[in-house]
Amino acid sequence: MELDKMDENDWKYHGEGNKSLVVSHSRTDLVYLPSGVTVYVFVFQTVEQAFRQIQNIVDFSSNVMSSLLGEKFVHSGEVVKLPLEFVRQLSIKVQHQRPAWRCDKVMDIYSGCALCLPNLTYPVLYQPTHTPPLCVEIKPKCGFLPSSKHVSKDIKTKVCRFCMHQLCKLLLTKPLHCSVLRNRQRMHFAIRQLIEEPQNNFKIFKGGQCIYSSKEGSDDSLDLNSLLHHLRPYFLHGNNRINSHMSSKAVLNDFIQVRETRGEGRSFCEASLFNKERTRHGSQGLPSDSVLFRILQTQMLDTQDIEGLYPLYRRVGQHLHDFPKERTHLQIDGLYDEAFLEKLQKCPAEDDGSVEYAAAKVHQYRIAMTAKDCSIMVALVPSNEEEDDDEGHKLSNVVPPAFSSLVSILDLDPKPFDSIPCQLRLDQKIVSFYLRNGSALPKGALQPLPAIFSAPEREDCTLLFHPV
Ligand SMILES: O=P(O)(O)O[C@@H]1[C@@H](OP(=O)(O)O)[C@H](OP(=O)(O)O)[C@H](O)[C@H](OP(=O)(O)O)[C@H]1OP(=O)(O)O
Ligand SMILES: Nc1ncnc2c1ncn2[C@@H]1O[C@H](COP(=O)(O)OP(=O)(O)OP(=O)(O)O)[C@@H](O)[C@H]1O
Repeated sequence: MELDKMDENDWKYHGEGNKSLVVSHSRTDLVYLPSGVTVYVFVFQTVEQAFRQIQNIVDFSSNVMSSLLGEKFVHSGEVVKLPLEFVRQLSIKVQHQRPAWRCDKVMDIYSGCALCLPNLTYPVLYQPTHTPPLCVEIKPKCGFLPSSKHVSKDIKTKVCRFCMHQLCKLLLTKPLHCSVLRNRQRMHFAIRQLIEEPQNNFKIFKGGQCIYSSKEGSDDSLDLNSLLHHLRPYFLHGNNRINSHMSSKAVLNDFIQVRETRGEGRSFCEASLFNKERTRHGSQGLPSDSVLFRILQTQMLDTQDIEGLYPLYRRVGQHLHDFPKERTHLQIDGLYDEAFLEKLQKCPAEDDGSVEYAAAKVHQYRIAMTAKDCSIMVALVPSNEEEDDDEGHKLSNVVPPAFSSLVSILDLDPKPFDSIPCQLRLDQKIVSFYLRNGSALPKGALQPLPAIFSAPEREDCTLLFHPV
């Protein structure tokens, strides 16, 4: 990327999260572009601080998360310093495309520091002459229930945080709030909808463009029919098992097949509508080299639960209060170098009362938090149509794979040390809210899904990707 020749007209709004806004180069067909996406962190600070903060994200991703999740899935990127005029013009250009509910955050137009990443929706193996690649993005969230002895509320060992949090979000923050609460039937319907839609943060891209977003609700997020219109052509050629009369559900089902699996020896969420189905069909272990296995293993570094972790956080906090300079030695805000991970791996299994033990446990928890909040991108590149038509295939009756896939993990930034008290408060709020309002769940929430949602179309919220 030639930084001195950056022109905002070449870049377009791509998406955003809680902390960053992402733009992509408008000519995504230029697969030789060294970078497709730039991320801006929304924090006003000095240039040095901004640079350090983004460098921390790169280091954490490349030295910590990449080792735990697998190098092949992680693209850490690099920090770049952009011309300020380019950033200012860009912020004006993208403002109207941003979802209104994110606009309380403003883009950092003063530091010029940004994270430069490859555009993972548009893999380099794609040949521009072919059908544009599809890409699915999901946020798997936490895949296990806590079994720590520190857990004080039994409900946490039965219902996962995601399901409890969904109820909380629905009843506290959605605009339908009042009427939903007033009308029991409507509330049941809304809650069922939420539970039946486990993939919050679900996006689909075609040729690098977002064509469906379950969350953003912006103009770019087209409705399901429009999505089907985009997807149908991908399943209509070069493959005998699919015909032009496919139902909409079958198109979607063929596009992404979702299966429930459960970690060995771990209990699972009772609020999941899929449990009975899963029990009926038996569970299937995650392959140990799969992206989901790696993510689940990393999430399980949270061995104590926030309730067990908080006293350790307090121990570190007290130590830092007495010896502020120790912050650097304990690597509270980085550096996230290789030694950081080694230290954590050498952490004793039992608490020896030391601040080092407490700090290591806090860091492990922070890593687990990152793994609970990451997203998975699965880019699907249609195979060459000419190869599909090859006479040899016809004779041997072997259908070549319709897509090659590239799986990546994104959003691997470190969660701040100081966010731990907020995590505890949030956990308490979610649990007590669920205990007070969980009875509002429709009885059917714990029952198998109605036929329209039942297996094999929808089996559960833990995922396995199958070659299509
Ligand atoms: O707390 P959660 O589970 O709602 O997760 C938050 C995410 O919400 P969602 O995935 O939509 O439920 C939230 O995502 P959104 O902004 O809702 O898209 C952030 O990822 C947030 O992380 P951070 O505080 O920005 O580092 C996430 O917060 P933490 O991972 O720091 O808890
Ligand atoms: N390298 C990439 N290639 C393609 N799209 C990307 C890339 N990085 C981010 N995106 C898109 O931008 C969105 C926001 O990015 P990201 O999740 O990293 O932001 P965030 O502010 O850290 O999010 P969160 O709210 O989860 O903390 C993603 O959901 C994804 O759709």
